[in-house]
Amino acid sequence: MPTQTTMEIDLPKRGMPVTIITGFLGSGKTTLLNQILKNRQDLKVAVLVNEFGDINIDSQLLLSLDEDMMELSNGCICCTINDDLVNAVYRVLERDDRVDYLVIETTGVADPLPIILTFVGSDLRDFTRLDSILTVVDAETFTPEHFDSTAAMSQITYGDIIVLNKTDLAPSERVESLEQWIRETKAAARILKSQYGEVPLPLILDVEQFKPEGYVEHQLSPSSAHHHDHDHHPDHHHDHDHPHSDHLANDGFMSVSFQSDRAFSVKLFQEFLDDLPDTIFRAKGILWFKESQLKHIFQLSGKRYDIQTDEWTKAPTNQLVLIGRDLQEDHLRQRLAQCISAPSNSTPV
Ligand SMILES: Nc1nc2c(ncn2[C@@H]2O[C@H](COP(=O)(O)OP(=O)(O)OP(=O)(O)O)[C@@H](O)[C@H]2O)c(=O)[nH]1
Repeated sequence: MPTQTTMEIDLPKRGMPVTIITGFLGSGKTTLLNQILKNRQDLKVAVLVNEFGDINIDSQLLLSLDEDMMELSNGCICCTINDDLVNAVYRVLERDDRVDYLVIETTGVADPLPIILTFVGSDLRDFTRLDSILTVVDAETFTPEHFDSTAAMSQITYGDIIVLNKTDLAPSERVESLEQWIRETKAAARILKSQYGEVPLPLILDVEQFKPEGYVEHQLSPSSAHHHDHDHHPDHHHDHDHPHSDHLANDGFMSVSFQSDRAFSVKLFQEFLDDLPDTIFRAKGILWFKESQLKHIFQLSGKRYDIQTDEWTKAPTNQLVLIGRDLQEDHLRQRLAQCISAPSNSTPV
């Protein structure tokens, strides 16, 4: 029996299980992550959120998570053996606190392959165990041609678990035919159906659905994953201010962010929504209206939008991210700036 206790060796935790949640814009990834956090019981879950856009909205919408259990990365994690991702995972591994599980939420336009290859092709392989790639699918809007998006197809191709979400919004025949198509496309995947990401955790966490063998071939020729132009671009330094608008890796999608510490007028914002360009596919934000003392959480996905209210826990601001293709950035910003209500002496109700 070892008696030497004076020397403590501080090794990173080994073999930490990792689940990667992927899925197209607005399919319900953050909602599912919230279900995991709500039902995790004693499991110490760390999350790594990779957001598309310059403002971290998702992280503000995550429930019951101690601040120190969250890592953020706004950088692009689409490149193979990506430093941003590797470093963020190491920060989790090196925590003093116990961490049992790591869940990574990718952006809706991320191809999961380079992320998988980062895990199987770097030192992370020795410290983590990829448990599954979980793909959330919006049962109402998903089609196999999904927005001409390579990422959306890749998310199905590499999904070990596919959660057909939003079944409340889709007729049952649609859900069935989609399930059939997924079965034909990805025979080995575990398919689950859900509303608001409600799936039993034992079916999605620590299920050992990821099979690294299939990726060895890619690993031997990492260049096969470098189908994004910017990987080879000498000027590209993963600049966090880079809006990613001309980014092939994002499948032609771009994001426009807007922030202001002045309140919107409800009426003017409603007019903005009524006249929203149909090139905007997704929007999310935390909104402050002159007419209300509550925080408004705004979500738009496809043609649907929804606004929920909550109490402010910090000083009110407006933070909004718009995501789509061919967006006229300046014009959108200008129109949002016009939603700011003119200063008045009236007190909020
Ligand atoms: N009706 C319905 N709405 C849902 C369901 N799941 C999620 N939503 C709503 O869909 C919107 C988008 O959900 P999110 O969880 O933010 O989607 P996401 O995949 O994280 O979005 P991005 O990270 O922007 O790609 C939110 O308004 C959710 O409340 C569901 O099963 N049914």
